[in-house]
Amino acid sequence: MGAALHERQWELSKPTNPMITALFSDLYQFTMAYAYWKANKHLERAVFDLYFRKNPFGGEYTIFAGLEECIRFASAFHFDDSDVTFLENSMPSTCEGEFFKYLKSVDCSDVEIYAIPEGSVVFPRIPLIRVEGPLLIAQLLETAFLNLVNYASLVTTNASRHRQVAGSDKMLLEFGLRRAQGPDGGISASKYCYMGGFDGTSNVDAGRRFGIPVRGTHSHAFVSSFMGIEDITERSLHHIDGDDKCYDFVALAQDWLSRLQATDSFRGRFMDTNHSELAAFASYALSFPTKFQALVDTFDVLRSGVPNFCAVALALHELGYKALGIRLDSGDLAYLSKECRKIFTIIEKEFNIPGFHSLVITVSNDINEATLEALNKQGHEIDAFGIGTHLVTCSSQPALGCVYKLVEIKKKPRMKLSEDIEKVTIPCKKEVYRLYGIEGVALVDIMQGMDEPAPKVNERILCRHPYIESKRAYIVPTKVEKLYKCYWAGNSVIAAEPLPSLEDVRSRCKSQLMAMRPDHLRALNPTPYKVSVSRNLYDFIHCLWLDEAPIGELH
Ligand SMILES: Nc1ncnc2c1ncn2[C@@H]1O[C@H](COP(=O)(O)OP(=O)(O)OP(=O)(O)O)[C@@H](O)[C@H]1O
Ligand SMILES: O=P(O)(O)OC[C@H]1O[C@H](OP(=O)(O)OP(=O)(O)O)[C@H](O)[C@@H]1O
Ligand SMILES: O=C(O)c1cccnc1
Ligand SMILES: [Mg+2]
Repeated sequence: MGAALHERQWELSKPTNPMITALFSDLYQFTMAYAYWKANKHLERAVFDLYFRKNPFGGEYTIFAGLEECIRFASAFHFDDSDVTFLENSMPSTCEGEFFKYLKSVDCSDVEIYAIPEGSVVFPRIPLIRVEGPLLIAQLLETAFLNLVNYASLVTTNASRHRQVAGSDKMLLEFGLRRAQGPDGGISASKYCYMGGFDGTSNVDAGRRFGIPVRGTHSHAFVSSFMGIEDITERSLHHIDGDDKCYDFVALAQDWLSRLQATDSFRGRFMDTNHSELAAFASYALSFPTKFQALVDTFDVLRSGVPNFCAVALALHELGYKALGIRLDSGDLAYLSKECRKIFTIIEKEFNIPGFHSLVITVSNDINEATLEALNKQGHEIDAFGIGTHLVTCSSQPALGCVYKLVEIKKKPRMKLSEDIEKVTIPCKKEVYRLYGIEGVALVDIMQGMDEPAPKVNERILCRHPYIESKRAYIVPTKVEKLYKCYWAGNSVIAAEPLPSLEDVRSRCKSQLMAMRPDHLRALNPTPYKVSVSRNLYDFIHCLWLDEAPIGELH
């Protein structure tokens, strides 16, 4: 097999994380590989399905992510000398040397990978990826594929759920790098939260790697590092129009603070502001006069942070600049955001500064889906949310549980039985169609054997629950969408789909969610989407089931 294949694609498309090599796997994949080889089964054509059994977060939908990394992994898949030496030393000494020589020739040139496009809304039991290839190789892809899809799909779904609750007009920023589960957790979270609908990340490396907009404010340390106004050594700032005159910016800010303190509307509320905080804000504004955004909760949001911020923002305004806004990182975020907005609005009127009322209010502090929901109920004036811990660690459900199951070998369907009906696999190499109803909304995903004709528009078709006999429905689809595309064709003549850009996948995710019926997406008691099999596949599954399951004997 293909040395040429490596040369062609090796440099082009390695996985993002260099740790993802052919050894990124469980030992049992290699022991099985050896046993397949010993039994001379290693080249038998096999089909594996990758799917999950239950939607995460108590929801009724999932966003499929991680496909691009799987394809990169497949394209780079090979064992170098040191990989093989390590395996040889890790496996029983009875293993024949010929096997390890053989491993050096193994790659994905005889593999084909079909998948639902990344960023699609997907449902339980529907295979997201179908891998076809020599048994030994298709088996060896399992662990890495599951690793690459599980967290990616989980966190993309989590991000999309946060987006659904926050609403499309809010800015969502991912702040999770410091709390993420290790370096890969951090980088992956940034990529997939963007895919799932976040607008930006604080993670600079993710910005460089993936072109995600990087955003941020400053921390409490910056405020605490100032002891007083005397800490500012360079106090001058030019007008934005660049006239020659230099202004004492700190004096301007102090002057504005006095004016705010004397304003009737604030009735002496701003008399006890913290001077070191004013120094920190003035200093930050001197560094970033066009991007001034201040964290206002180091001492007291309403008595110190906000008046100090407003004084600095007004001083900037006097010199022709426009401040961006504030960040709140503690307290009652709904209440504080409303109070801050009131203050901005009063200042706009009092000092005739158009636009001051709409300064951006960003909040952070342990936010999760439930907090967003609660804030919505209470009413708030928040424009942007910075979300870290709960978003990236997926604290409400830490794993998706995708599995990778053999469904066909040498063209013979295979099935894994289980006491638990949900764990019975759906045999056969399958095609999957999404059927749409009269309002153009997706109604059902249907799996069927490859030899069955595709469902047709305006033709009635029976959709059956894969296991429960009584659950079935006729559908006359207004649109039939074939879900799989070939993303890796190896050396076959099939033309593989090019991998879309992150922006394209993100747009796909957004448009797919917009096209779903809202009751499938809602947070509370969402309606399950129907996942079905064709009449033929249903009959086949149940025949095979009876064939394979031993009949019990009662004594
Ligand atoms: N209006 C609100 N409704 C519901 N939850 C809120 C609201 N405002 C803030 N929260 C959440 O409440 C929690 C408050 O956290 P916590 O009790 O640690 O207080 P804190 O504001 O961080 O105070 P401290 O500065 O003392 O640590 C956070 O998870 C925050 O996201
Ligand atoms: O709360 P999360 O959803 O995880 O969002 C990220 C948190 O990280 C920062 O806090 P940290 O205390 O680390 O630093 P800070 O001084 O900037 O607040 C930030 O202020 C947020 O509170
Ligand atoms: O830029 C911010 O405000 C930020 C970045 C990371 C974590 N918390 C906040
Ligand atoms: Mg914080």
